[in-house]
Amino acid sequence: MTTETRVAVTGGTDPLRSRAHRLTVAEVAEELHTDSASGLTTEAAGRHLAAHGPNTLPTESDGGALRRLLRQFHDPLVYVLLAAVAVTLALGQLVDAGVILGVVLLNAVIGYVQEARARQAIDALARMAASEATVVRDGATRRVAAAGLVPGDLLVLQAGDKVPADVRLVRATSLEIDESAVTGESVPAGKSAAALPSHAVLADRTNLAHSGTIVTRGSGMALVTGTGADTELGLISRLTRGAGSTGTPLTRKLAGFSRKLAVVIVVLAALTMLVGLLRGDPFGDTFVAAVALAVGAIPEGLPAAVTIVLAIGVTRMSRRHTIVRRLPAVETLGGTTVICTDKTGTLTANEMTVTAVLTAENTYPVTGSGYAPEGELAGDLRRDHALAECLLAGVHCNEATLRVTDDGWQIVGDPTEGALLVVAAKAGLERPADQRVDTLPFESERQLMATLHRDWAGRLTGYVKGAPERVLALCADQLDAAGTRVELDREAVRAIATEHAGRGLRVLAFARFTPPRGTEVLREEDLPGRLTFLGLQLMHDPPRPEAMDAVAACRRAGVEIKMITGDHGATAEAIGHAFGLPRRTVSGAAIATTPDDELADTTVFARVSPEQKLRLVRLLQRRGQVVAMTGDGVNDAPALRQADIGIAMGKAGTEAAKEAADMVLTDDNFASIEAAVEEGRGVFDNLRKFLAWTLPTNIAEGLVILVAILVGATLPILPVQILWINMTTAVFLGLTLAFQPKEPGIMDRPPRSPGQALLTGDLVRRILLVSLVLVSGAFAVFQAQLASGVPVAEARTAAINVFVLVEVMYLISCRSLDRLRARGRNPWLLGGIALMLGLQALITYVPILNTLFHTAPVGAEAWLLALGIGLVAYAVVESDKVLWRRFDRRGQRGRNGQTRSEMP
Ligand SMILES: Nc1ncnc2c1ncn2[C@@H]1O[C@H](COP(=O)(O)OP(=O)(O)OP(=O)(O)O)[C@@H](O)[C@H]1O
Repeated sequence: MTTETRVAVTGGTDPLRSRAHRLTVAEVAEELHTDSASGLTTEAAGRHLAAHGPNTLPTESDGGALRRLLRQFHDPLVYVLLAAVAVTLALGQLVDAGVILGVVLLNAVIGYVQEARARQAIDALARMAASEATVVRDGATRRVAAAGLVPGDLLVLQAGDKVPADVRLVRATSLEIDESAVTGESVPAGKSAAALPSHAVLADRTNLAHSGTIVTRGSGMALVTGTGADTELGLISRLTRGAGSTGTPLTRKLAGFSRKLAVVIVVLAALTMLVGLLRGDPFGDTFVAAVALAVGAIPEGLPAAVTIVLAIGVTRMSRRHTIVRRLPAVETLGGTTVICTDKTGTLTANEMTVTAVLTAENTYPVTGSGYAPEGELAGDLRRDHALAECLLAGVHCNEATLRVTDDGWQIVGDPTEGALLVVAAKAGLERPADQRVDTLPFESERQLMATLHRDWAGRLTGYVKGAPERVLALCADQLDAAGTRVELDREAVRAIATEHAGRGLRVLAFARFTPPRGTEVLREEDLPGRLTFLGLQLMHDPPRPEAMDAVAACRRAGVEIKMITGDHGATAEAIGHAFGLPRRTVSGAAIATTPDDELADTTVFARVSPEQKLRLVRLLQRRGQVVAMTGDGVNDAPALRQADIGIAMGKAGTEAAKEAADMVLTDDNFASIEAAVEEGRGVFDNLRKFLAWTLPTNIAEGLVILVAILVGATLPILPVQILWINMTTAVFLGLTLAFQPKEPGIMDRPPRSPGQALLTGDLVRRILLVSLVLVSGAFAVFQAQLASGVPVAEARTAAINVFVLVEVMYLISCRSLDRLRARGRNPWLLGGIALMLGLQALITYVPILNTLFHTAPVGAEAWLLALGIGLVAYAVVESDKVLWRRFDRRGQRGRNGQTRSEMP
């Protein structure tokens, strides 16, 4: 390897990256040992990769494993526990000190492992969402992972790409780059390949492009000069991707809640201690009681558990073709009230087939479907010049290629253009070997594409294809079957186009023109009035059947669907109708003049520009909607960012759109959005279940201690025992709720209202009820045992068993918060219960554990008592479900049929 290359790129005081602007392309290529036409060889790229490392930014340092482990101790509760260790040590209670310390350590290890697992799940997703780049290697164009780029690579840049490394441009065609990520300049900068004077500052180096910036227009080729940390972006910041962070508004809110609660509880604990001391209780006992109160009542594991539930949800979604880039999206998804979706490729299959060609005088149906050129066009190219020219225009004005592979016929490129190649092949037309002089590429905003060709005799012809309204407006006349230019009845053609669009077909118009001699460059402004109309081609794009089901499911779930498309209003409305969407359509310019109220009720938006998408998102949000919006183009980024859930297309989407999105669909299919909403609802449900299950334990533990001290009774449970309960049950029982399958009617109920808290009034009531059962049950059993003459240790063991068995029974009930019979199997839950009961048997009967936790073997009747109280808790909760439902029904009638939860 090539120490010299390494020195050339990164060595010295002046890295190539910061000199490249004043060198010529040839000089840069020479320094990089590469070729500005054919790129690196695969072999050289491999060597460079070994030398320079992957093209990734160092992730935000989290200090390595030891730091993360130590961080587990940085918690007010742990401080309380450590203080307890010190005091118990000072009092000579070595065993207790050891057990508390052991529990603190164990807690840290569990916290560490849980955090690591959640992080792994999220990192894995970040890797799946990793971007790709197009490079030339060994002289051929190919897609590679952006992380595999090396200095010397020849990069292909196109509108919508994120520039994946620092580069020196080799060629630029109308290239514009949004450099705000690096220079802060919000207006995209024009780029060229020419060398510049050495004093040009970063923002003026128009022949360079920087990692992290976004190509907004045009195209270009460039040589990579710096990768990974050796880029401007690497220098400026140690930015990490949003997906890398595990915090969400919810976890942060819960962490804040836990902290505040901890303060309140510590104060309460200090007060209880004071009461005990004033009463003359020994210091050691009161201190231990105060610690027990603090330890029991603080829901320390809450934020971690919530992160885990979210991470599990995210993993489930990835199995259903959705990559979540930002964790908070999972919380928001379940509350989505409107989905604004693309049409082509998302609702429809984007498998275009031309079904007919229409010329001035004739209509030619085409048979066959798919991309195989098998089928017939019922016409003779020699008899109808307009037909021949119309097909020729479709072949010339085209960037796609048709090829046959082992899997049959396939197109590379835009399916709309692929269909034009297929129909030409069916008619027996071959692509002539004319030279293409210039191209006006297709852009959604422009709605047309034009190409300029020179034939063997040096004659120039231009071809145009695009949306009929756009093309017709530029035409002066039309071609007839004999090849003569005749008068064009624009209105008549427009009416025909609209009629076919109304049947759900995509209609493209074709035209040609003869530019002045010597023309080398195509300009949009030269087209008006110059074109001769050739004909229309009609295309069919079948709706995706699974998307049809998904749209229906969303609408049943009270989620409104709006179709937003660049296509013709009539086509969009017809397809929308096939999906069951009401025929309320606005198109193009009319969107600007339609009042907000009407716009909010519209279901189909046609000929939409990206700015209009942004306006629509804002409008809906102002009306309190939670908006999910799809997008694929570079200009969709603002709307995607503004939406509550921005969804980018993984296949057809640009890097710019993916970068701005919260979620990426790996199959571009609407059905995956519906699946994600469903999963999001499931995650939210499971979070509520977890909270409902976990909080009563904390409340009851706190209350048991508080009451015991205030009335001067013996403590029914000790601090180490509380630690035992909290540690084991949270992991073996509580977390299994994260695996609870979604409830059957999950998509039959309306979305949760955007402002709804996790803890609703109903849930608070349930939590208090269970706490009450726990406190009174534990006290009752403890006192009853004492009264029957057993030693305190045995009575306490019975009280611990009450806690554990109530939690087990309540867990069974929490599989559903409102159904008597939860559906769907959760083997984790059953396994967790079995394990927990096993552990409980160990702590009750194993002598060494008895010594450590101050427990003692209990008889069968103590177990029966505990089980009885567990059953009482179960019965109370199940009755609460029934009552809840009754009230709910009455409430619904009161609210005029606004449905909430549908019951079995
Ligand atoms: N490759 C193309 N060349 C020329 N015109 C095209 C091409 N593709 C589409 N058009 C025209 O431009 C219009 C807008 O296309 P655009 O790609 O923006 O939206 P779309 O694919 O129809 O819909 P969606 O926004 O739902 O994905 C189309 O209705 C068609 O008339």
